[in-house]
Amino acid sequence: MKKNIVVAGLGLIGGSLAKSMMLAEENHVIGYDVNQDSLDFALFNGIIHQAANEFLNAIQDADFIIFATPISETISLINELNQTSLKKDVIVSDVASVKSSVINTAKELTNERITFIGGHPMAGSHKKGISAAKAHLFENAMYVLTPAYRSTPEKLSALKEILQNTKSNFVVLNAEEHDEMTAVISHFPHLIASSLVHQASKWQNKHAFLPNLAAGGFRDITRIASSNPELWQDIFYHNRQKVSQLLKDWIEEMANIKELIDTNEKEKMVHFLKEAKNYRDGLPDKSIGAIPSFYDIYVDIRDQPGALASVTLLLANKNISIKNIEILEIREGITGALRLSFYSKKTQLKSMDILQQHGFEAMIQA
Ligand SMILES: NC(=O)c1ccc[n+]([C@@H]2O[C@H](COP(=O)([O-])OP(=O)(O)OC[C@H]3O[C@@H](n4cnc5c(N)ncnc54)[C@H](O)[C@@H]3O)[C@@H](O)[C@H]2O)c1
Ligand SMILES: O=C(O)C(=O)C[C@]1(C(=O)O)C=C[C@@H](O)C=C1
Repeated sequence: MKKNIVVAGLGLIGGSLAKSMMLAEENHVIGYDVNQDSLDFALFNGIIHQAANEFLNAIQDADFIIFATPISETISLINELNQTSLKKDVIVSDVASVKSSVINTAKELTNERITFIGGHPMAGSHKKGISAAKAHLFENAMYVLTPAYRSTPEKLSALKEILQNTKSNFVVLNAEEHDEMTAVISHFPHLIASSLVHQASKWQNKHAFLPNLAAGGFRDITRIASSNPELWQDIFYHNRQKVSQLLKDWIEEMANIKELIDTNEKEKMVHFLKEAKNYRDGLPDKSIGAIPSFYDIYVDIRDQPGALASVTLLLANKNISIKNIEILEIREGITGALRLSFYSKKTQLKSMDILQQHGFEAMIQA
């Protein structure tokens, strides 16, 4: 039997989910968005089966509804669910980056046809909109689920089943613990990234040449400052208590670091940096590190046509799958480095060997 799935909000996240759900034949994916261009794009590119302009009509026959709209819009749409007489029992979920405000709204639902299980795929991008959507965006990412209203183990399994082609790892958390952890690991870092960019921009008044010195470090740490400002304003608003507390702790921590700098306490500074490095690098067994890391190699490449293709072709010829490729712009226009991630130590070492044999400078970072 076909499953009718309505995705409300066909942007980066909704479009990516729709694409992954289109991979299963039993799914019939209906897209709803206030932006007609996004609906047209999705329909034209086969990201959905059907487009809808009117929310309450779209959900009449739904088995599943997934809200992939900005958080405040998701809350308004959940409230609308009480104003319709649905034909079927329906499992409703969302993807909002903050869970408490969404879950508290869902707990107020009175429509007995609805089961609400919150969701948050922990992957994304600084890009927005349907054109940036990718079916594999959530592959290997954590996907948090927060049961809230009339949930049962069977309903939870049914939701996981329609999301299975995301190839993500599901974890059930309550909204409070989710919001505290994402404040630390996602929301607050975003604030710092934007703040670093502001600092650089102010200093540019004194040193017009400054942006030309922005090399790998500044670019790495500030990439997320290029994200969608409206989306992030909404995230900070809905998680304001947790983010504000972290900001308070951070200011205190910065005062301590200032003292370390001012007093030149060498040992304490090395200790501070070492502890951060150890945490970042993860535990000795990388698979259970604090921040999961994979089996990476770094390859120097000339910035010239075909450089990337020749690396991937060499590995493809030996049947080696690359988990991820990232181009690190170390020296723009001259040389760059590729970070290739593999699934195992064995393929990591084999790939390094193959590339070195073909004259590439390839290395594993200690
Ligand atoms: N961007 C990320 O990295 C990321 C990651 C995980 C979760 N999220 C969450 O995903 C949600 C969407 O974020 P995104 O990055 O896909 O944003 P996006 O801007 O790419 O997409 C949002 C879409 O929602 C549509 N929309 C807005 N209001 C609507 C309404 N009332 N009804 C129907 N459609 C409406 C917009 O037209 C747009 O197509 C947010 O709740 C965000 O917290 C984002
Ligand atoms: O990769 C990025 O650009 C992201 O910011 C994605 C990211 C994050 O990792 O913090 C941001 C917000 C989401 O709710 C989930 C993931």
